[in-house]
Amino acid sequence: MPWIQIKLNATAENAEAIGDMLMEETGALSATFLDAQDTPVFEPMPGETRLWGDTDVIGLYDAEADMDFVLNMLKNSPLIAEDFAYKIEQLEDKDWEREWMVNFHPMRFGRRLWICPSWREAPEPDAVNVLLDPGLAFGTGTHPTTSLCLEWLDGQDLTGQTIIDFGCGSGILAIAALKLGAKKVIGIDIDPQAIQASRDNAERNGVSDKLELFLPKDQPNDVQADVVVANILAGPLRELSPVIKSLVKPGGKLAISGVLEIQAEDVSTYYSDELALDPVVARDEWCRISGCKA
Ligand SMILES: C[S@@+](CC[C@H](N)C(=O)[O-])C[C@H]1O[C@@H](n2cnc3c(N)ncnc32)[C@H](O)[C@@H]1O
Repeated sequence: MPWIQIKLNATAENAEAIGDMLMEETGALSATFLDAQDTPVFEPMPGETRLWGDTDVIGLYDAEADMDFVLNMLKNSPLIAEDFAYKIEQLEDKDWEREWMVNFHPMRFGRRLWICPSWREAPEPDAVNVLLDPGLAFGTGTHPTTSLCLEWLDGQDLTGQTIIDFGCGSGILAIAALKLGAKKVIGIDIDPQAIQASRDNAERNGVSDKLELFLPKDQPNDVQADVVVANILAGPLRELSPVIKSLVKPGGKLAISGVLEIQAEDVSTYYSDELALDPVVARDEWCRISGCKA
């Protein structure tokens, strides 16, 4: 069945409201957001600040939709400037829930590591390539917190190490660690869809035998790892700091992200009692806190 899409320019401030309006008032089947680099952007997590730059909003309609009606609604909407630019296109049948994939390209992190959408060719076949389809989970590498963690992992010697990925999402960090030489990774997430996405991605990368996945209620007791990564938010990182610190072996390393730069000092105080912390590394208002346990 063919489809019609309308693409219009928005800003970080009004993109979500326009997306909602397309869905709720004009009958769009989905609304997708692309940033200035045409990279798909995801809904921020609760408590996150929206950091998108100029954004395109794409509304998808079935082929029978009355696009004159849609345009009329848009022209009369207080959200949109009268002379707004738009493009309407007829599309072939595709899996539109996942149309944003078209714009997800291979990305390099650090020296060796590439995250490659599973439906594209790896640009450097001899590099450390992680083939990824995030499915419905968070973690493509496009978010600064994920990229800060990927770069940190790339900078470690993970050969033969055990890793815990606390809040594994798509499994991106867990699988990157395995591809960088880790012996075994335990991935933990509260979201069953994240567990499924991590499992699928591990299979895609031929590392499922080295990745154990758990919901927090099922996670093994008294487990410790050489390296722990936790890209969750400042709130849970504070609240769960005793648990997260206890997961790091003596002499082991920890990297946490999901923390805004302005929260770094406060969040660090929850970890500095047991870890010698490195300088905070920041990107686009987000940061990474890392350190070594005594
Ligand atoms: C920002 S995503 C990170 C995904 C991936 N690790 C990355 O770096 O892109 C955070 C993930 O942590 C999970 N999460 C949030 N709170 C959690 C908790 N208390 N315990 C375990 N997982 C949690 C969420 O479901 C989500 O998949």
